[in-house]
Amino acid sequence: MAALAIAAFAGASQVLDTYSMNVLVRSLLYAVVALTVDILWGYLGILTFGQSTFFGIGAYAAGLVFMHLGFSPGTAALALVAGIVIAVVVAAVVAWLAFWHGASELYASVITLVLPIVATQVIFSGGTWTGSSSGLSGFETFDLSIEAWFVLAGSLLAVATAAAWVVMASDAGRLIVAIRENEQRCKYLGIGTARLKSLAFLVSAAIAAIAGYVFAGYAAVVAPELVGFVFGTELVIWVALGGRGTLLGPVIGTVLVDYESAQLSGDYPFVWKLIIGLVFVAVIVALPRGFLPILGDGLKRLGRLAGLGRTTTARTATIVAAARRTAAAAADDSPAIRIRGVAKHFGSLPVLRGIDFEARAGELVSLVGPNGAGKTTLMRCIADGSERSGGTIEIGGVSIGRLPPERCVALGIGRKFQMANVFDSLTVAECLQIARTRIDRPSLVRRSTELALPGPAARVVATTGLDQRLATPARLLSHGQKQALELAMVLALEPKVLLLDEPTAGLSKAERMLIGGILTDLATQERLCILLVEHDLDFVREISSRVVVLHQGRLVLDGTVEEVVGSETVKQIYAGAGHHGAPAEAAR
Ligand SMILES: Nc1ncnc2c1ncn2[C@@H]1O[C@H](COP(=O)(O)OP(=O)(O)OP(=O)(O)O)[C@@H](O)[C@H]1O
Repeated sequence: MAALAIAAFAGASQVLDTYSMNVLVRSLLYAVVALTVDILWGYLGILTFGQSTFFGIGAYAAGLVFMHLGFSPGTAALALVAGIVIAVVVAAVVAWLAFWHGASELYASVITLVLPIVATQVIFSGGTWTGSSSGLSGFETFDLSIEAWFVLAGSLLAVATAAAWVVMASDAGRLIVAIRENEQRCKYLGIGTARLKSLAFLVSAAIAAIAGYVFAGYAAVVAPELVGFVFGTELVIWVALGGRGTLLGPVIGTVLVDYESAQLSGDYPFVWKLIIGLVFVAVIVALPRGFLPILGDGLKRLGRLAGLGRTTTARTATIVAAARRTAAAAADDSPAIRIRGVAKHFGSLPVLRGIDFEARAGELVSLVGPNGAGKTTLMRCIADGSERSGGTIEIGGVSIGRLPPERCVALGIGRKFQMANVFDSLTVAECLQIARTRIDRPSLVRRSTELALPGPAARVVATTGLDQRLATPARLLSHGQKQALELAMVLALEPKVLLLDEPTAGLSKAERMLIGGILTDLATQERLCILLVEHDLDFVREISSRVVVLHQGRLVLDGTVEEVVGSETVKQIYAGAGHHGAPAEAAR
């Protein structure tokens, strides 16, 4: 398709007039930058206003080098490399600020909004060297005909769009959608989302810089507007108009709007901005998803009316057994998890104090206690090294230190959340494939049709009937099936220590029994160490090998089910808390 598009551009260059081609070269290069905005915003959820700056960096690299060092094949190569390197370095700084552990989604938008303002000021303060507010012009550049520039710009756009298309249709594209939809779940599946978002940001910056370099070579003029915040915002508007998250929409939207703007500014010099503004407002109000999705829906409807409905079956993956990995230190009898003096406080409020306990492979330890005892907080401290205020936690003898969740997963922790936490828009098979990302590296160019699952995950999928629903979007599953899917996703990580926060909440009796059977098998047969927060004490009694009782942030009892159920302390705690379903009641 890219080759066809390039051939079409070559054909068009023979029939279009010079004026149209002049305008279209600029529009096509702007569309390349809009494509990068679409990937960052439409696919990854990073609303960026700063792509203009990377375009401007590429353009100014060419302008400055050609102006001050003259034009030659050597300086042309130098300018291209310099533009890309500077854009990538600036993007790396922005990405570090925007995506570091703990940064909110708003950071990226605010920082990319500030970036063009800072870049414009830098150009203004460059004096005659940067041309200040007038920019640089009159430098020698490539001696190409307008037809050649048109085909070059069109080819760049065709290649960039095709590459984006291939990536978005690959395993990596599915991962990008998962990060946008549920970044927290991705992190707890061991996926370094900040690193991946930074990588996408750097690649987008480099592509924008290349487009800027070609623009400067063609126009032989660079101006501060190219790096500015107005252009950065226009790119976002063009993407919204075309239909973000559609690749072709933003490309077509940018070319149409920029080309039409050029026409209107010639025909109606005093009111053209008003006309464009009104069209923007009308489209955003009437078509919030942009042009292309509406056009696509209309074409599908027409196709159905004409009896051309497609009868393709949804592509689904086949489950295969994951290659067995040699279990490190399998013979070692050291605790799977060791917790020493763990404390957590929120401001001056202590929530956990001096928690000490250990659990070994094959144990199923239930954490019980009244509401607010600190059970979920303890789970959080185990799964994220930055959560606790004091103490140490070791997994398989290795301290988690201050590691973020994705690095804790690499040490062998798998966490299932209280509310089923899956990727609603992805199918069951895709959710499980995302869960395997850390182990089975996703391809950048193809979509895998195999779903490699380790034995425990495959058994959960089979016993809960999820294997019959692999092509079903997760949002259409029942509550119980979602819980089972999340459990299978966590097991797909091949963890050593499994953290489960109320896995039976909201499940029917039959579903509870099913999950209970699965968990005991996982502990006894697969030798997993399972820590379970649970309120249903009948369930706890049936499946646990040990029970740990938390009360007001302290560990008050650690013993067998019988010891805990018969304990006076526990009866008093629950009687005091007025907790429904206390061990005392359960013991009766
Ligand atoms: N982000 C927070 N800021 C302030 N206090 C918090 C925060 N998160 C939890 N807490 C407090 O910490 C205490 C322990 O909460 P936690 O959720 O760990 O209890 P729990 O034992 O899991 O309770 P439940 O059984 O109701 O889930 C509670 O008093 C809660 O209000």
